Amino acid sequence: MAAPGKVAAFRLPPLPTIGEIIKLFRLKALKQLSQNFLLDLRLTDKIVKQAGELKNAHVCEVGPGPGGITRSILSAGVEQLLLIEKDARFIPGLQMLSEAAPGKVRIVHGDILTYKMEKAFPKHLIKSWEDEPPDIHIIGNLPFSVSTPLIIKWLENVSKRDGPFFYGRTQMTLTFQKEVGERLTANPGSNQRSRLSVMAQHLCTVENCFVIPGQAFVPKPEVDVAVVHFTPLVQPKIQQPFELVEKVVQSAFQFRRKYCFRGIETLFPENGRLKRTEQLMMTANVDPTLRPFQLSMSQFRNLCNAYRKMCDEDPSLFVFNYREELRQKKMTRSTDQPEQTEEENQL
Ligand SMILES: C[S@@+](CC[C@H](N)C(=O)[O-])C[C@H]1O[C@@H](n2cnc3c(N)ncnc32)[C@H](O)[C@@H]1O
Repeated sequence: MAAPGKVAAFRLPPLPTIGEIIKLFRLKALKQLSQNFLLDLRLTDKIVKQAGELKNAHVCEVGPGPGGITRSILSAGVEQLLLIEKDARFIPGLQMLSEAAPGKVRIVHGDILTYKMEKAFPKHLIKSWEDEPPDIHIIGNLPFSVSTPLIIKWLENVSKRDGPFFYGRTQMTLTFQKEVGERLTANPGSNQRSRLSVMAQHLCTVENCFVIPGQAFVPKPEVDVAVVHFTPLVQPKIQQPFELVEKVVQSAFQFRRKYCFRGIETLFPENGRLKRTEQLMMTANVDPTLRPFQLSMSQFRNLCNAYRKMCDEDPSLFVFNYREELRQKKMTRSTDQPEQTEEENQL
């Protein structure tokens, strides 16, 4: 569990409230960009505490908006704060905060999905992977349409030790739709267990810290919000390339309610599919009648290791794409078939 840090290690000079900043700079939340703001500084303090000890840390806040979480991060006594905000309307308000904490804040008007995190922090902060996490934290309350693709991208970065993880096992405290938070932390057998649970938990310690009710935001979103903390593991639970693990896990969950072999089958071309699926399940020692959400992490590890062995023996296997096979079959079927008569069409 992340050791909750202290806040209020640095006192900002008196500033307009976040509500006043919103009025002053006319920062109307844009519904089409899913903007929902946190104005209650006790709540933003609570989010920031989940990141752990931030005194003298280097922090990157993604999507600061009007700056509620930003204030709590500055109050925690950080050394440097990098803000990455896509919407230009927020920049003047963030500049006002930056002036209140001289020399501490760097503002980037940019998109976190394309921003190069390898250059975001000073090189002297780099820690070896096996060491304690570096004194670098990522914190953010982003729109859900951004936070979910972003965590998938960052999990791939964890696996490759690049992006924000070029500096070591950088910790992240991020918000998600409550249901996504539940999936990220779901255990085997749980209804919420999904592809996201396996991908996140094989690479990180994932902690669902607390839920913020929708009504705490302005304007109020349709859903509640989960605050989730990630610490990359020294040793991933599945030691195979990200793309391979993703392919096996995605295939397994393809038919969520069916026996897991139904999804696993889709790893193989039609010719020899059954035989190869049986071979994989036997080598991995996994009961083919388990449902995908019942599979443990070690069963996923065995499946990935056995699939890797088969791919090493037949390199054409990894590039096989089940959907492409289906598409091709559909196309051949439609070109092979004689044109239907009107009467047949009506049947
Ligand atoms: C849900 S609002 C939250 C604002 C603020 N963090 C808060 O809690 O009140 C999301 C913020 O992320 C910004 N944002 C959205 N997509 C982004 C992206 N791809 N890169 C950087 N910022 C983004 C929005 O402009 C907005 O300021």
